[in-house]
Amino acid sequence: MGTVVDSANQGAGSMPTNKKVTVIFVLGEFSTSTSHDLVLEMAPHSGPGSGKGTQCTNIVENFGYTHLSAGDLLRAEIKSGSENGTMISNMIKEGKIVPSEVTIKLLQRAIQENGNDKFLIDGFPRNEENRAAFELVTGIEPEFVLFFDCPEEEMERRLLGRNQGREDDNIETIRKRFKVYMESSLPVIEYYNSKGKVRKIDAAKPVGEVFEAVKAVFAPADEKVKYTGIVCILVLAMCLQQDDVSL
Ligand SMILES: Nc1ncnc2c1ncn2[C@@H]1O[C@H](COP(=O)(O)OP(=O)(O)O)[C@@H](O)[C@H]1O
Ligand SMILES: Nc1ccn([C@@H]2O[C@H](COP(=O)(O)OP(=O)(O)O)[C@@H](O)[C@H]2O)c(=O)n1
Ligand SMILES: [Mg+2]
Repeated sequence: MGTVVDSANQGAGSMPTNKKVTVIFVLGEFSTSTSHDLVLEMAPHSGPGSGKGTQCTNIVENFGYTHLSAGDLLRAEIKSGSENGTMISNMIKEGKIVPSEVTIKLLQRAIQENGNDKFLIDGFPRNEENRAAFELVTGIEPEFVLFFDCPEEEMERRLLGRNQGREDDNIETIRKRFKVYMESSLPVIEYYNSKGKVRKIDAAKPVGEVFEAVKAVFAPADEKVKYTGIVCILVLAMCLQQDDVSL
């Protein structure tokens, strides 16, 4: 849970808009250069093309979250003709991570403008700067991190067959993106793993099977809310009954 403060609304005379939100980060990247158990276990695998976007669509339909893809927001920013457009476009073509302040501003605005209070943030945080700056600016800690684990050859095959006209889905940029993930994302995964927040999913299977594993992660949280509600109603009913008896 966390509260987003809309910095655009903090000018003289206007009240900041505070919004309590639940956030789940959706990632799929890691490195080989560590002795950490979790990361060693994932060592032969890597990140883009692991099916983050595909599974986020399923989660939205089944669990009522809003999907915010950092990559989609950055691509929309390029299309909008923003002053940052050329810089973002060049970074994406090179597979590099766009400065956090740009991406966080886009995420914050998307959260503020949306009526929902449950968000899947896909492809973010992609490095330690992303992670630390988001926490500092928004005060939001994710409920957990959904981590899609897929062999690198499979991801490469998927990206090359994605056919969305993306300028970074070519073999040269894909290799650069894999390298950037290996170098930049490990501390983020380690950080959340040390907090017990990583939920790892085997993403090499067909879409439907991957979603079965995703459901198992989300369903218990839903059940807990339902169960707590039922217990509250029962306790209330018992209290009311006791009041009736004593009258
Ligand atoms: N489990 C899967 N099996 C086979 N292809 C998949 C699977 N999940 C996604 N894809 C396909 O792989 C490509 C990349 O998926 P996408 O969801 O865009 O990944 P990401 O957001 O992690 O880069 C898309 O063309 C998608 O249709
Ligand atoms: N937090 C982020 C997310 C994406 N990006 C940029 O956007 C590109 C595409 O990200 P994406 O999440 O859409 O890519 P996929 O993992 O879905 O293939 C990345 O390679 C980065 O160049 C970024 O700079 N910072
Ligand atoms: Mg994606």
